[in-house]
Amino acid sequence: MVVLAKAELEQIALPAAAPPTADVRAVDLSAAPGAGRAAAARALVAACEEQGFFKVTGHGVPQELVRAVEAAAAGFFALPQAEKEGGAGEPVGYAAAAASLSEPSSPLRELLEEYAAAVRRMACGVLELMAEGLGIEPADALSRLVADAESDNMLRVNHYPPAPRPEQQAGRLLTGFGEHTDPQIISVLRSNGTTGLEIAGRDGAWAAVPPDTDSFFINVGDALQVLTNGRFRSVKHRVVVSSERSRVSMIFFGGPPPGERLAPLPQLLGDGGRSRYREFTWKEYKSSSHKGRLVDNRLCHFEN
Ligand SMILES: O=C(O)CCC(=O)C(=O)O
Ligand SMILES: [Fe+2]
Repeated sequence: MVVLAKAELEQIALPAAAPPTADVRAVDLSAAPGAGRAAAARALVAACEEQGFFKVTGHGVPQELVRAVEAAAAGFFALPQAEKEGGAGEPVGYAAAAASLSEPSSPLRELLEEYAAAVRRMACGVLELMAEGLGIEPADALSRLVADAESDNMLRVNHYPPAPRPEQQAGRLLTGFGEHTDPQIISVLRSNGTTGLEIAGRDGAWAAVPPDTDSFFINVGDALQVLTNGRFRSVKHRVVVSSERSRVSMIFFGGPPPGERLAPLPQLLGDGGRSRYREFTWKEYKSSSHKGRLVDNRLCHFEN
């Protein structure tokens, strides 16, 4: 499924000072089988344990496709409001316009479909490398969850208009994306070269992610935290709008089929290891998370 939405609007206070720059690990997905690939798999696992966040290079998604879909999305957001809403005001997102995008003639729709398919393939590659790094079998133990025809995958395109100049901001709150973790298995994020994304470390301190238009950023989601029995952490992140340029980001969320039962993988429990989470279906998790606020820790309801 492909959904086009604008950001979940939330007012957040302007931070007093710019946070330090995040040290984001890069993992080369094209590393050749053998020592190179084993090293990439180890780097990936270390990044998921430490930060729940990394970026991938050698990903195989054509730059022309990325640029074309980004330009088309920017064009969509530049349309008059009434046209974006398709005549039916939606508080968040452009669901009505998304419905009209389902017309086969919509070039944006076609580009989004092509992009989502390419990014899903790449996400499966990331999950295969991850399974290798974790030493779990079969090779598709994780990737099958987002490769299934029933997988709950989604593409979200966010647009953040430019921030007012600092002297015009006094006493006002800026619109961004409030702090949260992504509920799915992994998210694949790509943005134009605009700043704004921040991640929280284990100590809770925020760090700014430097933009990189050649790589894709990967977030560990809540479902992957569960599958790894907490060895990987779902990364808390937010968007602070501070740039004079508008930010357009495209995020592919890889989620399991609704009926999939999620629990720590037995191979990751170790001898006599205790399961930190009880088993639940993805559908159950989604309905419980819709009840809370964006910032809430939703996993605590499923801890043993
Ligand atoms: O727009 C971004 O860069 C991040 C948005 C985000 O975290 C999300 O859509 O879940
Ligand atoms: Fe997110």
